[in-house]
Amino acid sequence: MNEFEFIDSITQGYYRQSSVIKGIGDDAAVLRHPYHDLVTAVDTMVDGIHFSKETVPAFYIGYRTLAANISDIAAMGAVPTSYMISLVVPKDYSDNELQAIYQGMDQLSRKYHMDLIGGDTVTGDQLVVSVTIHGLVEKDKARLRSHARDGDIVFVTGTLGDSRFGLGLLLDEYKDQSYRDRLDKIDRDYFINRHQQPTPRVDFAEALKSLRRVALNDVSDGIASEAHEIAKSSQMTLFIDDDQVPVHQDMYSLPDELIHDYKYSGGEDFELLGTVSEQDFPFVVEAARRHHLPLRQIGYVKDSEQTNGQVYLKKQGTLKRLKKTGYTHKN
Ligand SMILES: Nc1ncnc2c1ncn2[C@@H]1O[C@H](COP(=O)(O)OP(=O)(O)OP(=O)(O)O)[C@@H](O)[C@H]1O
Ligand SMILES: Cc1ncc(C[n+]2csc(CCOP(=O)(O)O)c2C)c(N)n1
Ligand SMILES: [Mg+2]
Ligand SMILES: [Mg+2]
Ligand SMILES: [Mg+2]
Repeated sequence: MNEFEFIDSITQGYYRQSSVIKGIGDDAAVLRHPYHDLVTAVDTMVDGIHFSKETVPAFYIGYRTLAANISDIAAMGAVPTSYMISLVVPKDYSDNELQAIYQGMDQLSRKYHMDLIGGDTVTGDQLVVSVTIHGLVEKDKARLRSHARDGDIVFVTGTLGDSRFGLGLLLDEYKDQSYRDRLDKIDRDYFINRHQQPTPRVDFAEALKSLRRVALNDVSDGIASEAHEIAKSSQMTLFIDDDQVPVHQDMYSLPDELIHDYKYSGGEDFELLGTVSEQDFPFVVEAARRHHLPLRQIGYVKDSEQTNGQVYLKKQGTLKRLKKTGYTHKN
């Protein structure tokens, strides 16, 4: 069983508590409160899987773990309010490094006026940082993956594959002579920053709050995966036009196959993939412009019974099924 099959296997058929508006199956759970909906999620980072000594200094282990969690809150259209941290600390890990992890989280939590309200500390073989996050959204305004409708526009913020390219630079994956000249003039720091300190798109998602309906999903595994999650939850078919999928200009220094791989399955960009009615799309474009955030239409949604749950990619004149590639834990 892979990660997604496992999650399906343990999902309850129904919820016993009427306050559960959304349980398993989105970026975060939604619980009804008297005045708001409370949104909560947990995301974990593990040494050797999500970061390593070569790729992320302690400060940014904290920063990007919290950023990944805030990103799930953004993908619900909510604002983050508080968080809890569960730590597994190896015996030889220094106090200074541990403090640095918290400083990284603190930098981001100040920006969003969030509070650290608890956690748990245990020893173990490898460093694990797990964050449980809470946020608030107006009643019935959580932006679910199941909200895509026939005729919607599919859009994405920012550029894709940046974090994966940054990871490759940090791991020195481009040692081969064939890369040397090509990668001479690229903005290495830009890509490394995108990997080490991603920006969750909270303000942009919140700026959409007056819209009645938007589907949102944040990019953690790669849009090939996230587009399928929207298609499956909404029981719709997504069509994506490869020419429209945004990548940073320096990405063109890489071979075509790597560009394709990075933009669809690179992951960890923490951009937002969404769908919205054609009528509301100009409002979304304007919200992104106000937040100085690039945003592009990359496709559209269709309700066609035989293919619902699937994603199609138009590339070089041909239409093919996009495979659900992307980062998958377990196997
Ligand atoms: N071990 C688990 N037990 C119960 N629910 C889980 C478990 N793992 C994931 N889930 C739930 O499954 C759904 C999808 O989780 P997933 O982690 O794929 O989403 P995500 O956090 O948005 O993505 P990513 O972890 O790649 O950033 C969420 O509702 C999540 O709470
Ligand atoms: C050292 C190192 N090697 C590989 C990667 C790439 N990576 C790890 S987990 C993941 C998907 C998101 O995780 P999750 O689904 O748990 O949110 C990706 C793209 C990395 N960040 N660091
Ligand atoms: Mg998510
Ligand atoms: Mg998760
Ligand atoms: Mg994942």
